[in-house]
Amino acid sequence: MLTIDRIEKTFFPGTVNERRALAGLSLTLEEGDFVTVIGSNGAGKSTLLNAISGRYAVDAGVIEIDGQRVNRLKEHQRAKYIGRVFQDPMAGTAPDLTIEQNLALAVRRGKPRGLGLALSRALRARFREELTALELGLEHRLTAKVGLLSGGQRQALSLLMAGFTHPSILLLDEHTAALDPQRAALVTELTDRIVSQGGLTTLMVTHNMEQALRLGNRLVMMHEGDIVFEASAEEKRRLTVPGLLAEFAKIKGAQLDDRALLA
Ligand SMILES: Nc1ncnc2c1ncn2[C@@H]1O[C@H](COP(=O)(O)OP(=O)(O)OP(=O)(O)O)[C@@H](O)[C@H]1O
Repeated sequence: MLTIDRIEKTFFPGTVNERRALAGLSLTLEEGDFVTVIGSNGAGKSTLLNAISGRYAVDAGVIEIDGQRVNRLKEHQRAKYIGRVFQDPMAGTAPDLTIEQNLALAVRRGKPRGLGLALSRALRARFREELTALELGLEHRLTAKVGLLSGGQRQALSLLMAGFTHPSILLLDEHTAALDPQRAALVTELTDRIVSQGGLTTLMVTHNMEQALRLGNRLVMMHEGDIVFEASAEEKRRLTVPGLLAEFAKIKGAQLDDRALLA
């Protein structure tokens, strides 16, 4: 569960470069909620994820994960609660390590060090099983270096790794945006599967409105550092992409960039 209460973040305050990225935003995710986040460029979507993960400290407001206030925890201290998949397929995995070594690191995340990368037979069997479910043939390539995989394969692996330890919150930051349409569709489908199978509490930023409507049980739209529109599970089922664009058009002067519509 995630509770965000009136968080604020301004970059370079008091200078000509001042940017108010989060303007008193509040949002609560119940256990198992899957919320998709859309909004114009510069709306503050990435800053929101960075504030939750601890990459940036907020100037005001409270962030609680599973009822614990995490404001003062550094990014590495929050890592045990949070799984994250970035837009860049290179960001979530270690290219010089093998598939099984990457998976071993994910399993041991947040646990005491000292186990090295040694793999038990049982663990290897589990990896094979999990990889088989991805249907990418990676179960036959456990000892291949991750740097050799395609972007889509790496994103699939990153998702699997992020879900492994059942994080309290999974953050997906435009994680299909850098992939070609076919790979993006595959990773979207995998996201749906991994999140629903694990019952993971998830916040997903996307520029693709069709994806934002199809995945998850709630949707929020951001503009100028705050949430300007919210759809509950029931409302979301009724919403269409044109309907969503119309909602956005109601916000004066705003233009929603929907890369999906342009594709
Ligand atoms: N590290 C930073 N330093 C200074 N300004 C920043 C920084 N990160 C974000 N900003 C500013 O904060 C505002 C919100 O940016 P953010 O990246 O969160 O938006 P976004 O909704 O993710 O946009 P996009 O859809 O273009 O990725 C913007 O005005 C941006 O220029």
